[in-house]
Amino acid sequence: MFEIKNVSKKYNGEFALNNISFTMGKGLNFIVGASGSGKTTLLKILSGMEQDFDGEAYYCGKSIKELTSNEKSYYYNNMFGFVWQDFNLLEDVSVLDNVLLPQYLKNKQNRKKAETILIDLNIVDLAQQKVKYLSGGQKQRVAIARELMKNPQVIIADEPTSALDEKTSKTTMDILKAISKTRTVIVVTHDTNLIDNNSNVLNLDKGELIASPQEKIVTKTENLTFNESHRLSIKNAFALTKLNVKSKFGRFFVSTLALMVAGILCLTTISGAIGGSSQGEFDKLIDTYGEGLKDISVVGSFISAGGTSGNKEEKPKADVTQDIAGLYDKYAGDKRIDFTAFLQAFENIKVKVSGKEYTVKSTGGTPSINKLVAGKMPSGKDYEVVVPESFVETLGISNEQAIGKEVNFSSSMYNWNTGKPVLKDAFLTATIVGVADTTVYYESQGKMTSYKVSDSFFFNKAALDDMRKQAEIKSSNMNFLIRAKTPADMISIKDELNETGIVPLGRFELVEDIVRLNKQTTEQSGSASVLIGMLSVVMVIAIFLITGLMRKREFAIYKISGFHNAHLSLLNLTEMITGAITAILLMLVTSPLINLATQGLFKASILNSKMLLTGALLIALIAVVAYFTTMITFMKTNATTALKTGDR
Ligand SMILES: Nc1ncnc2c1ncn2[C@@H]1O[C@H](COP(=O)(O)OP(=O)(O)OP(=O)(O)O)[C@@H](O)[C@H]1O
Repeated sequence: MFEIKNVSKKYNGEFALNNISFTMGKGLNFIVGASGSGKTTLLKILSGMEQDFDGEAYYCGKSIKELTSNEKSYYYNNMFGFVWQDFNLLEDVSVLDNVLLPQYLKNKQNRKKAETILIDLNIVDLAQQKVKYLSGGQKQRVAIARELMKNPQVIIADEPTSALDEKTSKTTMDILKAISKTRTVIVVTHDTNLIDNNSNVLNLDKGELIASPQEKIVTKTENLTFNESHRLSIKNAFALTKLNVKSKFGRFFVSTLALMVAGILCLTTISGAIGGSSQGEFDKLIDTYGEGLKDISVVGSFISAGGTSGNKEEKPKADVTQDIAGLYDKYAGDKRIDFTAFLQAFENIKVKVSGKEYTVKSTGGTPSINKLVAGKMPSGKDYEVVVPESFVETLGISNEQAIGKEVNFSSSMYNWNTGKPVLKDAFLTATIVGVADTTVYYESQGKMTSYKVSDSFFFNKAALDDMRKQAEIKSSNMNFLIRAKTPADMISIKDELNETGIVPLGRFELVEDIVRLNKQTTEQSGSASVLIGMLSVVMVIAIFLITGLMRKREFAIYKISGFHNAHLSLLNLTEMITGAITAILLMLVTSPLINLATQGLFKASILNSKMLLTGALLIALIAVVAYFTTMITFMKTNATTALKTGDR
């Protein structure tokens, strides 16, 4: 069956095998020789594990040198059995499952056949035992049983008895002898006591053949089949995954935990949850001061307290006038604002709605708005007004019902044309387009209090122009407020106004501290969180790399059982899918606990569907990284180097 012609192999210029020729057929064949004589090298060449040599080697007429990796894995699964000195079994897996390993590449596992083989080898009682609890002799029988499941034509045994005592050595050899009645069995050994007179013996000395079998065998290509569809089904890949999870639960749990932790750390990184901590502080301020905290008042004139030292003797206050013309239009469409509103004060307000007149208590101050509770802010060319919530209450209707109603609004407005305030009347009809909560929050003697302003009516420019015309107000400078979207927007608009020489009014000091704090924490924790995210992915790579390296021997066992890289890729995929799904479920189950940690550490909640979904996606993404990391380890696994051959 084997035909070796003028085979030589050199390592570092030295002959490991020097021009060897022989033929070898069915029966028990021994390769003997001193240490370093080239026995293992010859074994590797016969099995196709070493294909880089001079000369020719054939198995059943097929050139061993030209076997593709696909063909080799098919032969290792169907024709070539290997028995090793140190057994090469999956130690944490049961005897039966070890024996069934080559059968995962078949459509159906032949359990009956496995049991028959175990009975033949007298180890059926151990079928459910984990291999690690067996004696050396029992392990070697399990290894032979696994190889017999392949129904191999050839069994290559490399020092199969050197780890066994005399008695079990004899039993093992008896088994191999029995097997050799129908197959080719090649045994590499040091122990010449194992050899009987009926066996063929190849004797090597310093790479040269000094004795070889006498018989001449005519080689034929018969019985040499190759099935292209030698593949691992998805079902069997999951079955093998289940076996691996069961046998190495600790390893599976650690890698799953690593996926989950990395997913959560990346989640905090990309969601900016860490940096958002000062948002909470700002929200607290809004609770205290109301939405009006984000207001910037732009006024044509005001009384400044600047330059005072608290000394009453000094002239404490100064009138400030500034030109704000054009600024309203400039900011009305700005992306940083929620809305703008004109700050026109009214006296002697009388409002007629549906034929009934209401007198509104005047405060004489400019209108205030905490927030819009219904409708929209006034705009456009038609006369529109936003009325206070307290006014709608006096109408006895809901805020929504008030929207769209017509009001006849009459009031007096201050005319400063002469430098002194003169009240002038104005009147118009406008449509209610919105209702405002007009609560004003302020601090008094260290305590926060609030009140609702009843005369805060907000008109659009067209309506105000009309009323100001009636009141003969000449100045076109109309005071207005800007409601910024965020604290940062508020400060940026304030700074911008300052740069153009305008002094806006607002609670800037309170907000500025928050903005500064936010910027600082975002910058600091931003880079910290990116680092944490990156480290977590590195941690996953390291864990899967180490796990992969620790599994090299396991991967090599798969390879000599007939699995090639595509099969191992699929197994890796099913293992990763199982790991990722478990990690996601683990995250969902423990999310209330994780949330406590993220809230405590980052003042951020992950308990919402968007965050949890993002977390799940991140775990899946990290699992892809882990998949490729593991892939590197089994691609780089060379069965012969991972599984110690020979007794060196
Ligand atoms: N991968 C290798 N790289 C370099 N030299 C090697 C390699 N494999 C084998 N050799 C050398 O080739 C020679 C034959 O080695 P081989 O392992 O085939 O001998 P052996 O008869 O199996 O020895 P042992 O009984 O000790 O296992 C030795 O000198 C060995 O050092």
